[in-house]
Amino acid sequence: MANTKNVSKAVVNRLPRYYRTLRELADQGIGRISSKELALQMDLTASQIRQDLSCFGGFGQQGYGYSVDKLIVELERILGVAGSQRAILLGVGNLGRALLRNFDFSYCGVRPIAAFDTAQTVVGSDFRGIHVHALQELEEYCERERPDIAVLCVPADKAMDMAQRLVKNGIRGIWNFSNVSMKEDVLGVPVQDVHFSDSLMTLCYRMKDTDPFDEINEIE
Ligand SMILES: NC(=O)c1ccc[n+]([C@@H]2O[C@H](COP(=O)([O-])OP(=O)(O)OC[C@H]3O[C@@H](n4cnc5c(N)ncnc54)[C@H](O)[C@@H]3O)[C@@H](O)[C@H]2O)c1
Repeated sequence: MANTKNVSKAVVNRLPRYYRTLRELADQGIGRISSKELALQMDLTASQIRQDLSCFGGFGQQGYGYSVDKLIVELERILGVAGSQRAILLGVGNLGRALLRNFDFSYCGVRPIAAFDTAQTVVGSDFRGIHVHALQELEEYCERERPDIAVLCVPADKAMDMAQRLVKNGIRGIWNFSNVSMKEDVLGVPVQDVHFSDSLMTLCYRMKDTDPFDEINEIE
């Protein structure tokens, strides 16, 4: 297998999009695709795709393209979503509830197994079968169930303490929604910060120079 240690962050960031596109192709019953066709679907170039996938060993055949199903399996292995990672969620407020109720964790090979909160109003309730425990139960629960991932939806001022406590309890990765940037070298585990605002601001930036009235004036 290719050495993947030096694969650039840009390539790694593109992998989920490859995976998503391939799953959509599989859903449409497409079994094989050339790098040229895949490039069209993804708004990339064929050579970019060949270059990206060659970091992990290639997987295509000259003149034959990629087997969609095989590439999905390879990407699941590369992304580490093939096995079932077990997740706990901290902070069952507006955002935590929305995730528990609506987000398809299984698409990423992740299985939520429990949630924790400090508020008596929510402790003891269930969301799509996920039980909300009192935060005091965290240590004992982690020792017994050994969850891999923590989904952090607590208020910003609680986030860093919670992250450190989770790592002490064996959590190996944090999906951090708390609007506080976390340093991986301080925590010692991978952290993925999620900011909806980044995505919305990027949209606003890209719309900045496209005033629809300009086009209308040009037509008139
Ligand atoms: N990343 C994003 O794009 C994004 C979007 C919305 C909200 N947020 C952030 O997500 C967090 C949650 O937002 P919300 O609207 O759900 O807030 P909320 O107040 O509705 O929910 C917070 C929940 O955390 C619980 N809590 C407090 N301290 C805790 C602790 N130590 N351990 C476990 N639970 C604890 C509270 O009891 C409450 O149920 C905030 O930090 C907010 O800024 C981020």
